Amino acid sequence: MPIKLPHPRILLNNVSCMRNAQTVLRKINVSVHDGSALVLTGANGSGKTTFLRMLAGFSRPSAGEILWNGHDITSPGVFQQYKLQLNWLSLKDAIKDKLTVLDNVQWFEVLEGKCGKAKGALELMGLGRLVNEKARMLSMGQRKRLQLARLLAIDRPIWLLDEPSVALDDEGVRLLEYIIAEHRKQGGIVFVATHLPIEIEDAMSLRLPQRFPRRKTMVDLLD
Ligand SMILES: Nc1ncnc2c1ncn2[C@@H]1O[C@H](COP(=O)(O)OP(=O)(O)OP(=O)(O)O)[C@@H](O)[C@H]1O
Repeated sequence: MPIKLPHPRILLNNVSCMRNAQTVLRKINVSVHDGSALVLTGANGSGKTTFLRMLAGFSRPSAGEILWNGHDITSPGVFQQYKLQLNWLSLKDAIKDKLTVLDNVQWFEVLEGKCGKAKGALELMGLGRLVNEKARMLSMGQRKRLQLARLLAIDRPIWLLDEPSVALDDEGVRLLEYIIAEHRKQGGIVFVATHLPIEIEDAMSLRLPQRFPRRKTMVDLLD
């Protein structure tokens, strides 16, 4: 008897996406199961952030469909439930400088109707000694660690990570790799757009094609 594979948690079925009246993503097909990771790479402007925005529901596919548990995420009833599965990390960190480091995580927990994980998450990310400092005191890498602590505290199953390792030192990158691996062990799904190498075991990878031939730069002209 043939083995019946489970339906993917998320399925991108021939998906295209336009931005500014131009097709940025063209006919993408991806099946994502619980515990999987997809790493998106490609040149500047190739569409990595657009891909994540589309998964987050900020941009709609111009063709094809994105299915979650077999349902189109753009249907209003489905989207309300689907968006509660998502945890988004981007270069805009939404950190409130006047609040303490701890409050910056607990505030998100409160919005989520959760509590109790903020301190442990900050400790894991190496910010334990800074919990009572104002967030404006943090360096760039420490701000990124705070964002990652939020992911852990809020604890939603689907992570959409846009350049998560930017500004992290080597130890920070190892921690990032560790929390991604742990999240996947619990059945979580991780999408990562990155220019920097991140070690993610058995990850699927999608390299988006460059959209335009590279223009001549000043260096070419001097040559
Ligand atoms: N706010 C916007 N409005 C309209 N078009 C946009 C906007 N942001 C980006 N685009 C277009 O979408 C294309 C893809 O951009 P996107 O940010 O997805 O690329 P990326 O692969 O994430 O790039 P990078 O490596 O620079 O972060 C860009 O070429 C740009 O023309």
